[in-house]
Amino acid sequence: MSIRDINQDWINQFDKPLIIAGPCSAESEKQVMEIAERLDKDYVQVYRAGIWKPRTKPGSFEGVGAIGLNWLRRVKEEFGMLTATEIANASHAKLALEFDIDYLWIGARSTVNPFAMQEIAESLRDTDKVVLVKNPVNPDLDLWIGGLERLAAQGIKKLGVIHRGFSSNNKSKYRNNPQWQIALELKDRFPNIPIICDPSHIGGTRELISEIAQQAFNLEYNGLMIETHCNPDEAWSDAKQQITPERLKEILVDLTIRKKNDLSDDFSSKLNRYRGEIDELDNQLLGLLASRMDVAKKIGILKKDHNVAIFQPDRWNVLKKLAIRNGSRMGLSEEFLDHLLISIHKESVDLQNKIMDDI
Ligand SMILES: O=C(O)C(=O)C[C@]1(C(=O)O)C=C[C@@H](O)C=C1
Repeated sequence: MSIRDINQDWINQFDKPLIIAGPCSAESEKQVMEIAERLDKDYVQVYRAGIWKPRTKPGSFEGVGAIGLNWLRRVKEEFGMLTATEIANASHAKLALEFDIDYLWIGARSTVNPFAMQEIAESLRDTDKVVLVKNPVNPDLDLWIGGLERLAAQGIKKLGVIHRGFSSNNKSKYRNNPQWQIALELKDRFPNIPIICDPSHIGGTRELISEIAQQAFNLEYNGLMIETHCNPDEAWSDAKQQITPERLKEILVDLTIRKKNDLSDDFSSKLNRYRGEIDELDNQLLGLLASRMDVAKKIGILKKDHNVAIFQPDRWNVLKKLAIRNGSRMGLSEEFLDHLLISIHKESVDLQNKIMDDI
């Protein structure tokens, strides 16, 4: 079986977005049951709790272990919720299956490791449980897809992904940079794979959860996984990013769920008009870019004739600074301008390189 054969039936059975909520870590039976009781079952279908916790440093709380599986079983029996937990090796997988956990997710630190993924995939062979693969910690789409391929190859059909953001050294307001374009590329290449957003790990702070959740729905994600705790500040792990079950409900009620399309005449006629404008502008842009490259070629010939180096850092820096200043005034973001200019400059340098190579 390949990942193109995965179908969405397991998620389509819900007539609304899938919401997975519960504590980052199961801490005690009482804590697990109290959170389950306080979650509104009209909004939350799946109860999550980490019982094996991969932590950055030794000595941190690493989860209660297998005993927590009994608590999840009680949640299922007493509240009728589906249950979910993270597995990171074959023995976790075996135990989770034994305890009839419905959704198993593979964490970002396991997705990066092909050996771990292979071991987990083999231990879940032919399972009819839902298996969700979190993105790897580093922004590597192929590694993410590779993990899914290993699972699909073992006959696991109910697959999905969780987008939890990517580690980065760059300062940003996020704990893990969302880099939405990576998840969107996955969605584009494999539209059949359900995608769930994890605003708790992307944001790293409870204040960002509603904003990130809304962005995910703006991009037509299939669901959310949000860490929820009765006393978030006292949580044994990820305290800053957890919210109470009541706050979760407020956030969910306020979210706008976007539909795929709108068939009304008003929408489609306006959309067609704007798309026509975009087509026209794109044509002009391409024409301008082609003209710019023609000039770069002329400079290339000139440099070749006079034996001058292609890369001119001073000119490039001035040009970039100027364009970013002018572009920002026109309302374009610095990040976009930066990417655009780097890509234009690269093409220009490549063309000049070809000219230099021509004898
Ligand atoms: O100004 C030049 O020397 C160019 O060749 C043009 C150009 C550009 O595309 O803007 C390309 C390469 C240089 O590094 C600097 C600028």
